[in-house]
Amino acid sequence: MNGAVVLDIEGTTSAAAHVKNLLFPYARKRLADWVNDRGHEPRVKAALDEARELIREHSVRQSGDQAELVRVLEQWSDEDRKVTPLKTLQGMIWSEGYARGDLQGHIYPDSVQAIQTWRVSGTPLFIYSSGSVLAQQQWFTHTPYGDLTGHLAGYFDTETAGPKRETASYHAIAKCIDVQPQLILFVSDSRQELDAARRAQWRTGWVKRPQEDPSPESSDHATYPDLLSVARRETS
Ligand SMILES: CSCCC(=O)C(=O)COP(=O)(O)O
Ligand SMILES: [Mg+2]
Repeated sequence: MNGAVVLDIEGTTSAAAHVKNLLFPYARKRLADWVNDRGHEPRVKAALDEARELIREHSVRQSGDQAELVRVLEQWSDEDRKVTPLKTLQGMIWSEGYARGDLQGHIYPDSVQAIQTWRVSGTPLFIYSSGSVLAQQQWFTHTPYGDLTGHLAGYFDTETAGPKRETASYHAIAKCIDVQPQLILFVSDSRQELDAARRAQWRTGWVKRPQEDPSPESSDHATYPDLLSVARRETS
C-alpha cells in the first residue's frame, strides 16, 4: 500500500497495563516534587499555566494555590484524563525515568515485526498517541528490542494534532503529512478513535487483542487480533 500508516500506542503497539500500572504511577508519585522543584522552568511553567487555565474554565470556585493544582493533576492522572498539560508533565517526568534506567517502553513482539514489515514495504509509519511527543519518542527509544525510532517517520499528540476522538485531529494530521486521507490507515484499539478517523475519510484497522479486550464487542472496522496481522494484510 502506498500512503501512510498511523499507529496508536496503548493497547495497539503496546500493553495498556504497562502504561497504567508503571508509567502513570511513576509520574504521579513525582508530580508534587516536580512542580515544586521545576515549576519555574519555562516548559514546566507553560504546562502548569495551561493546567490552571483548564481548571479555571471548568470550575466555579478555585483557590489557585499550588497544592490544589497538584491535587487536580493527580486526580486527572487517576482518571486517565487525556489533557495536554498533564500529558506534557508526565512526558517530562518519564523522560528522566528512562534516562535514569527506571523505565522501559513496552512493545508486543508482533508489533516489532509489524513495524519492520511496513518499513520493508516502504510505507511511512507515524505514531498518534495521547501521550506527548516526547513521551512517545522516549517509549520507542527505550524498548527491550532496542531503539525503534529509526523506523518511525513522525509523531502526533493532543497538542500537535488535537484529541483522538475528534475528526478535526485526523484532518490536521493528513494535512501535516501531506497524504490523501483515503490513503492513510489508522490502527487503534479504540472504536471512538477509529470512528473519528473514518469521519475524516481515513481507512481504519481495529486491533482487538484478546489479552487487552476479551469482550465479544464487534464493529464495522476491519478487526485484527494483533498488529502483525494488519501489516501482513496491508502489505500482501
Ligand atoms: C507511551 S506514551 C504514554 C501513553 C499515554 O500517556 C497515553 O495516554 C496513551 O494513550 P494512547 O493514545 O496511546 O492510547
Ligand atoms: Mg489506545
